[in-house]
Amino acid sequence: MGLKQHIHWLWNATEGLRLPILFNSITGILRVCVSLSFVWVCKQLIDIASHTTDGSIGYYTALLIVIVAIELSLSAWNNYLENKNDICLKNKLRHKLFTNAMLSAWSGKEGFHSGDILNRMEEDVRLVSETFCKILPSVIVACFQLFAAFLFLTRLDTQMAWIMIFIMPVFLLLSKYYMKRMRYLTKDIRTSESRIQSHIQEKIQHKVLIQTLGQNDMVIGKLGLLQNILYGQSLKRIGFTLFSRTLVMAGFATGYVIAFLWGVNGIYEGSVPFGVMTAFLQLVGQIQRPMVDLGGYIPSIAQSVASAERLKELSDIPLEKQGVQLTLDGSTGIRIENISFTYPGGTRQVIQGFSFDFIPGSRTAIIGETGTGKSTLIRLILSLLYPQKGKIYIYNRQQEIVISPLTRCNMVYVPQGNTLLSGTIRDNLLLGNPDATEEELRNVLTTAVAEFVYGLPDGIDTVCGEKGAGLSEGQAQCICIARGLLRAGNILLLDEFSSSLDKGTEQLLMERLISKTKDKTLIFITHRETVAEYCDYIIQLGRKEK
Ligand SMILES: Nc1ncnc2c1ncn2[C@@H]1O[C@H](COP(=O)(O)OP(=O)(O)OP(=O)(O)O)[C@@H](O)[C@H]1O
Repeated sequence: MGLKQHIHWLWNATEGLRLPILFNSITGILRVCVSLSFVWVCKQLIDIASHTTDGSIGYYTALLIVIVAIELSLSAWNNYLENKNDICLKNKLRHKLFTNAMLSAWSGKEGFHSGDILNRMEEDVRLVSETFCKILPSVIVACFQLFAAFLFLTRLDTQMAWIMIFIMPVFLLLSKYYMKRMRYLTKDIRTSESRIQSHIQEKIQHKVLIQTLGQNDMVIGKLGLLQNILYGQSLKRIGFTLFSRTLVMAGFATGYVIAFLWGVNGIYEGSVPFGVMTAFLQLVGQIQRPMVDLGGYIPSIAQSVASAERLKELSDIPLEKQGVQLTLDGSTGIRIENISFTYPGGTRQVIQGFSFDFIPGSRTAIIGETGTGKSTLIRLILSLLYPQKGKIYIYNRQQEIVISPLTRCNMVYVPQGNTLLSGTIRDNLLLGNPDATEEELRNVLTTAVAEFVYGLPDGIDTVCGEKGAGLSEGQAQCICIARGLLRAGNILLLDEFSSSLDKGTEQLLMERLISKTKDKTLIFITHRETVAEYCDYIIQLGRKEK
């Protein structure tokens, strides 16, 4: 993808903030005007002091103080605006990318490692935002400063002004090559940083597993290897930056020395007054400083173009269909008509010409060996995946609709394993229904055989770690079931929901669940006979047994 597209993406991302950024640039321009007035007042003061011109020292001193005060105020205001815009843009970008990630379609597995997403949302967002809110206004101000100082200098000495500005095209020519190279070097570095973050995040998440596998050394060693790669790439970039910067600085130092010697010569010959010499040296600084600043901004701009590329990749993930949810009232069934499904990039058809009618209010167990496609079937019913052939409908007495993400509101899904998040048990339950009352919470916890919650020292407000750390697997699973039950929806999809429970608890759970979900359609994925015994139908994938 070309540079133009990244810049275009960056431009769109700043919608709503362009005016504040422009305002910040205008404040910067005012600051430059004030600092040029400072040069002029200094020149006047020196000329008056050296009797080259007439005037009041008191008047110009007062003017000087006012100018310094204005410059300080503008500088503080500039800084405030810069940081304010930066925070706003960072929040905006992160919010946009997080929304995108949460609403993105799923094709069987995530396209990005969670550590990589985190790294992009933090570091790349920071770089891009800094470039727009701090560097871009500074570039505008630097260009203005360059232009204004050049005009001022031409009034003092046209020839010297042109010599100073001559460095400019050479500088621009060099910067184009520099930008390109820097962009590639930065992209490699950012990829390595993402890898390191993914490695750390995943390994810390599974610390106990790694300890029990006895692979601590291997995991720590891998971090060392990844860091070595990053170290090498960073050194390469530092070397390149230093070399380029030294080259530019050498050019400018030469310019300054030439200007200085020219002034000394003028004073010696009596053709240049002291005031002009001081103003001249200050103006040379005012021309060279923005050039050096511009040179310093190039690495940041190159880095943020590489970052924009990475952020654009995140924001380009296709989204799920959005719109008004389609809720069916009363007992709801699912009709599957001759569906076939292969995972993207897969060669094996996981589901082949499968048909079944889950009639409203029925209970069905889906059984089958490992890897036969039970969870895949549930994902298809949830419209997380789409069959390449055939159709799935949900229906009640009045209507029948083809399923889509918009019909997901009719489903209550309890996934395999422990899916608790960090926070209190209440926080976890409210994910099922944020408006649930205390009584509703108690009811679902009872149905899910999770009354133990009220026996904990902090009851329903007990804080759990990631994945419900602090609870047993079975307890966590019961809370996950309770969370699912809080959700409205007449079709319950329960994937190995009782796998961590003992037989007695499982039986109690099934009895309570069935008595509480009389008109609902229940679909269980299970390896347990106890669960299958409570069902009207058993599907061994592709084969109806009862
Ligand atoms: N994201 C994916 N990409 C490609 N193939 C996949 C993906 N997820 C699952 N599969 C394949 O699809 C097949 C069915 O997987 P699925 O998870 O539906 O099996 P399952 O019957 O639920 O197994 P289990 O009883 O172990 O949970 C497996 O062979 C698996 O390798």
